[in-house]
Amino acid sequence: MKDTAESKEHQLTVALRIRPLSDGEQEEAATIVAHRLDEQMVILMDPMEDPDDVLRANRSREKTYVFDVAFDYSASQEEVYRATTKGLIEGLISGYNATVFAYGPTGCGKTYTMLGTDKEPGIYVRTLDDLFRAIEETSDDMMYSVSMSYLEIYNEMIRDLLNPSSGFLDLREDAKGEIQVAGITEVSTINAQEIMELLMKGNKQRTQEPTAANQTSSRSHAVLLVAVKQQSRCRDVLQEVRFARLFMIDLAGSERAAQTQNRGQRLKEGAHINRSLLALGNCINALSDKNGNKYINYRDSKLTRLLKDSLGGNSRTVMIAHISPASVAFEESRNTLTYADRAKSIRTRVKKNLINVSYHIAQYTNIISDLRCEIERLKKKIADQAGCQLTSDRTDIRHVQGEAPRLPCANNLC
Ligand SMILES: Nc1ncnc2c1ncn2[C@@H]1O[C@H](COP(=O)(O)OP(=O)(O)OP(=O)(O)O)[C@@H](O)[C@H]1O
Repeated sequence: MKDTAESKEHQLTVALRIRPLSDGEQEEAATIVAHRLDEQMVILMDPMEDPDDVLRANRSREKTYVFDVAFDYSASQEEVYRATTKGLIEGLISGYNATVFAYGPTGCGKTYTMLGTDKEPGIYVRTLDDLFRAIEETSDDMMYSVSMSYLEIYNEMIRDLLNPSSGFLDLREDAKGEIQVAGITEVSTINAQEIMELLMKGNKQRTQEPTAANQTSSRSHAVLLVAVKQQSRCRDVLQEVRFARLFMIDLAGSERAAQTQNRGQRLKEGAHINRSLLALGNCINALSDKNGNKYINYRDSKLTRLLKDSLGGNSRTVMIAHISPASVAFEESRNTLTYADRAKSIRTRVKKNLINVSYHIAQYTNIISDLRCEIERLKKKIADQAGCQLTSDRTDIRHVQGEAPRLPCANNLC
């Protein structure tokens, strides 16, 4: 087996989404201080007006930030998906790893963007729908296997959301240096509806509690991992196999204990969430260091270990930062914008994950038996299609009968 792909540099894509003013913020008579100026620019205005404050007198009250793309309350789920994630799918089925993660303070719309609602589904569903459509479109020439895992990192412990009774899981590095979650459930299906049901079920297992800032606050980082393996249906002496992993991550809120009035268990969770997010922040700082000589400590938290490739390795990565537009959330918004702004300069090195498998004579018996199955599958498909057309349209019958059956390929083995 031989690794054949070359790598190229890819810049982290950073998107910013400003959610609508919430009912709570309206009741507090909050004003809007974060505005989208155009497709890429947002402005944040300091709501504090104190002419006697000499320290503030010379400070500009507003700051603009530029991102790859910016959305406000008017952006639909489809628009956000198209501008951030849709473009990763083609790469994914060609063997490029990808990551999309939602970042921001509690209650600012991360789960809304990633999971969404039944009526307004988010990035998870839209991505899986398009991935399966792309697979369907090329399935005459390519064979795919897709598996999905769903986990949460809660208080620095990893739980399998598809099988929560399996206890806490460990991270291991495989021979290629990729981080794997030992013992995680992998569901193999290319049925989007089935996956959605699993996701919804898994999401009910996610640790959620009301905090003062969000009634259904996610207390954990949730990670949906989709692994795609692809190879040509034409079996040859030299066979190319492509692998790619897509991480879709809904981070827990980057909150301050004082703001969410957390006590006891919630306060402990906050410390763990902040440990992961602090580690993530440190990695982002080190990775975005202009001189590139800062040490990057991925080992500081489970989240950063899992995201090692997504941040500093082989992955096309998109960060979607979320803020509230409200004056009462000014400090949190400013911190998030600074964080996201820094992430813009991160570069990863992406390369196609391919291996060339050379077949030996002994393996030809297997290939021949695979080919026989494939011929049976195609014969059945042709027969099914002919059956359908016979019943649906009599004028088409002659055309279907006269058409030569399409062979899988012109290769000398087929
Ligand atoms: N763009 C949006 N349009 C309409 N409603 C939104 C939008 N973003 C968020 N909301 C609503 O705001 C509330 C909080 O959003 P959400 O639960 O997604 O926040 P979160 O960032 O995931 O919070 P936490 O970190 O606490 O889990 C929800 O009721 C959600 O429906």
